[in-house]
Amino acid sequence: MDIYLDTANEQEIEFASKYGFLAGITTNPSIISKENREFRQIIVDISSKINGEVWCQVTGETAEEMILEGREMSTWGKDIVIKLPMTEEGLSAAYQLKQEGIKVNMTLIYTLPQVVLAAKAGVDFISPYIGRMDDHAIDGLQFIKEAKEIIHQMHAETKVIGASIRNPQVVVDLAKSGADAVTMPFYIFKKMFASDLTNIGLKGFLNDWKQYQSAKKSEKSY
Ligand SMILES: O=C(CO)[C@@H](O)[C@H](O)[C@H](O)[C@H](O)COP(=O)(O)O
Repeated sequence: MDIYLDTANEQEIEFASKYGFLAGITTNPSIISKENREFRQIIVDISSKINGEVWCQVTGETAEEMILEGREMSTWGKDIVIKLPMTEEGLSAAYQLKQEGIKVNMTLIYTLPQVVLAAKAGVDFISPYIGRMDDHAIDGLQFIKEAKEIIHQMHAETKVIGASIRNPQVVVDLAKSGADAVTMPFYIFKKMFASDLTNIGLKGFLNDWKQYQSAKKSEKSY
């Protein structure tokens, strides 16, 4: 399962990039607006620093507007994925951008009929919003499994990326359920490391080692 970071924050991206496994960075208009910098410059900067995809979301409302934005954004870095809303206009823009060789993601996926259409249109990725589904009593993980099954049966190559992640256990469940990828906010990435037992265990090892070293030192001084 590929791992993406859902942020446009430079410090967060720098921290998570140290581990070498990030497939890329995903953004959306809410994430970009937190940075208080010019959109294009944010994407150009991220793209020059990471080795992976950078996902940019269009904000136009018609297919024509989305196509123009997507074309322009695709020149902002070496591996840009254009995010389009899963609407009639969005899917039509996705089809056109795909024809031009631009990678596309359908975002805001909430229903299985949407999955069928996106897979049929041959988009590269779809993003079901797990956390927001769960908020509305839709079983997000079950949705991912069914989306994968549909794509498999349709012989499509669309990848399923779990988005709107609210806790580390969902990341584990996504990995088990065969999701192709997950995108998580930085606070979840940090939480993935956390274990009191690891910290207590490590403290114990280091204390024992210190005691052993000082016992050896005092043996030598006799
Ligand atoms: O790339 C994507 C999805 O295509 C993500 O950036 C996606 O927009 C985000 O995961 C969600 O919007 C975050 O959702 P939430 O945590 O605000 O519920």
